[in-house]
Amino acid sequence: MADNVSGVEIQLDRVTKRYPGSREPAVKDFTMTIPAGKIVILVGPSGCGKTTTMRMINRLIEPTSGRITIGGEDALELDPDKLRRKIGYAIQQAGLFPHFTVAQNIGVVPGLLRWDTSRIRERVDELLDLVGLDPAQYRDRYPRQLSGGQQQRVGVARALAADPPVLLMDEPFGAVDPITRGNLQDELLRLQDELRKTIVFVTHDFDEAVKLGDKIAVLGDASTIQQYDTPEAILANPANDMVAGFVGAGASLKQLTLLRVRDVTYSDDALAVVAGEVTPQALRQRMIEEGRTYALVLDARRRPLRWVHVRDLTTARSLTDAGRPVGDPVSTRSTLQDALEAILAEGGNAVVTGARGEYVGTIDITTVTDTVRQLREEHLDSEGAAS
Ligand SMILES: Nc1ncnc2c1ncn2[C@@H]1O[C@H](COP(=O)(O)OP(=O)(O)OP(=O)(O)O)[C@@H](O)[C@H]1O
Repeated sequence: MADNVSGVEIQLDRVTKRYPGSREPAVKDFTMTIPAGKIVILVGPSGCGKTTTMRMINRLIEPTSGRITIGGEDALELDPDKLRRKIGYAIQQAGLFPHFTVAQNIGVVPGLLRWDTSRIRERVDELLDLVGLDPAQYRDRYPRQLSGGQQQRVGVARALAADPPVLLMDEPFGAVDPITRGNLQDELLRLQDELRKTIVFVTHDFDEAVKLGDKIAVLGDASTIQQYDTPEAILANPANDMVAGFVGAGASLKQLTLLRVRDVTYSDDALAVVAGEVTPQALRQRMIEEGRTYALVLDARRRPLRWVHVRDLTTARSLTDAGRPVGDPVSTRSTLQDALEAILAEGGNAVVTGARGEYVGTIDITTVTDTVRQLREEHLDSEGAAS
């Protein structure tokens, strides 16, 4: 276990919520251990009790019965305001105060904790930076002057403000377009690599659950736990028909979101040359000698620029405008699903780049299909072993 975990374990023991006037409980006998420093996703159909379950953890909703401990402390014994300062909370559409600036929104909890002004100011800037917003540009704006994705980022920054060990996130990326949503998910994973909080995350998007969760709890009516396991295990062996329905078609495609480009063997034997270091004629000669049809042209910092076909070089004067531009590259941290999309968009090899955007290799459709085949075989083997 990594020693930089800042999160704490949460335990819910036979927690029940019965709303006044309702005959059936909204959450019934819910028992779960949420491990320290992990992301646990609650996923399930609308109205099954996800939000109620989550909001009992910070006591925005009081349980009717049961016990909740956070880092060993009895949450129901603590003063609710004190409890909530230790638990960050981010919700759909960010829930920012419209008449507060970005800085004032992020500074709410530190203000309640009576941090001095300069410490709050520093923390605000640090957090804006952390969530990818330039402090100078954004700290004095009002929420209405931000895009939906930027508002969500500020919402996450606000939840992290007082460095709480626990974060509750209720469909925090539900209201943004799919591309922004993908970016926000990537950023959350990047942040979590560093922060190691305990995060409880509600969504009804199973793909989001697979991408983000260390563990996923698939919930049915009244928050009954249908399956609570790693994404890999749920995709490979759904516990019952309800879970299978949630996993849906294309389970092998979804498994591609579990693997990163760095986990598979991609090729690094493309002919890659730096634009200023070789003439088109010399490159053409070399390609003919090596029997290569394509070469990849890089800029001075070894970032991919263009693909050139040997034919393009007969008349080309410069490598910076020969051939065609390289499409969106994938990084070694991208999921195989992202890689597949890039390969399809390129109509061939997608270029793989490292941390500074430099060329490190290429990936093609065969690598992806081989991986899917391998995953399927491993799954069949483990089923065979189990029966
Ligand atoms: N304040 C309330 N009073 C009475 N019933 C409520 C209240 N809040 C929620 N409920 C009921 O409790 C059940 C669970 O609601 P909850 O919001 O926890 O579900 P959910 O899984 O988060 O749903 P969704 O995905 O649609 O947000 C629902 O049947 C809902 O109608």
